[in-house]
Amino acid sequence: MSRLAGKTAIVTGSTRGIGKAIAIRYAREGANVVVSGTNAALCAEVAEAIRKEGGTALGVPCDISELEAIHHLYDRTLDVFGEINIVVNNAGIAVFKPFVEVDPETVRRIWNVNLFGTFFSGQRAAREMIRQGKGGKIINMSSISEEVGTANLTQYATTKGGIKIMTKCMALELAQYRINVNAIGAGVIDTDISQEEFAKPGMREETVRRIPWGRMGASEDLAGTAVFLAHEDSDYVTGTTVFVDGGLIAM
Ligand SMILES: NC(=O)C1=CN([C@@H]2O[C@H](COP(=O)(O)OP(=O)(O)OC[C@H]3O[C@@H](n4cnc5c(N)ncnc54)[C@H](O)[C@@H]3O)[C@@H](O)[C@H]2O)C=CC1
Ligand SMILES: C[C@H](O)[C@@H]1OC(=O)[C@H](O)[C@@H]1O
Repeated sequence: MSRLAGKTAIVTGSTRGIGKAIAIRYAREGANVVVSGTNAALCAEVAEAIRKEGGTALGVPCDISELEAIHHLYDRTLDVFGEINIVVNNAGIAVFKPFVEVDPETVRRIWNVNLFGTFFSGQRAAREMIRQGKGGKIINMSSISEEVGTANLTQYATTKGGIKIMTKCMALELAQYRINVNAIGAGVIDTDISQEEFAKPGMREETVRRIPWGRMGASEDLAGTAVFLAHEDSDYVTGTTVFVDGGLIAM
């Protein structure tokens, strides 16, 4: 299938986990994909793996919490592919800590990556898409945490609540340019982000027990929704969150 043929997509935080699965799937759907993350070697490695299976990919390291790095990511993408049509603001970090213990530096770091990074990557994406005059797709990675509280994740859930309203405000302003802005609300996905937490006795079993679908999500479970939100099939969908969570939010 090549539902994204002729499109260029930036996926932030795509050296592993959910972002990597989306980058690989986008390339299989024919998009030129920019693989990005803080580790330059991993960016090159994932891009090379995509090229090996016949896709088109470029690795560009970028710490999304740094404005200059964001601009470098977009400049490099434009140099190589000439256009930006799809941006997935996926890069994110989490630290599990009780609200009464978490320190300011940790909170600042999480907010800088998850909120500042999503905000200013989205801003540059919007500016380029407006300049190009062909519309575009911006997809922000959110979570069930934008909707439900989770103990020990206040510092993180706050960012997903912020991304929820950021997505709505952006969608309102950018609809006139035919730029769709949506979020994906991921449930509990089995990636590195929470392995430390799931290593605690009984935690994994207890988490799975609460998920109606009976298992945690895999990164690949997010890819189909990411394709839909990047494709013209979703042209009348904007300002909303699509939950991919095995039914967790329904509880
Ligand atoms: N795994 C889960 O259960 C859920 C994850 N999410 C969200 O999905 C997104 C991806 O998370 P996962 O794949 O699970 O985690 P992960 O830890 O496997 O991947 C995170 C990615 O973000 C990149 N990253 C981290 N800091 C960065 C920075 N400063 N600049 C650029 N890239 C940076 C990492 O290099 C990595 O590629 C995050 O936004 C996370 O909040 C949302 C809901 C559930
Ligand atoms: C980091 C958590 O394990 C993960 O992140 C989320 O957004 C989900 O709520 C999961 O709990």
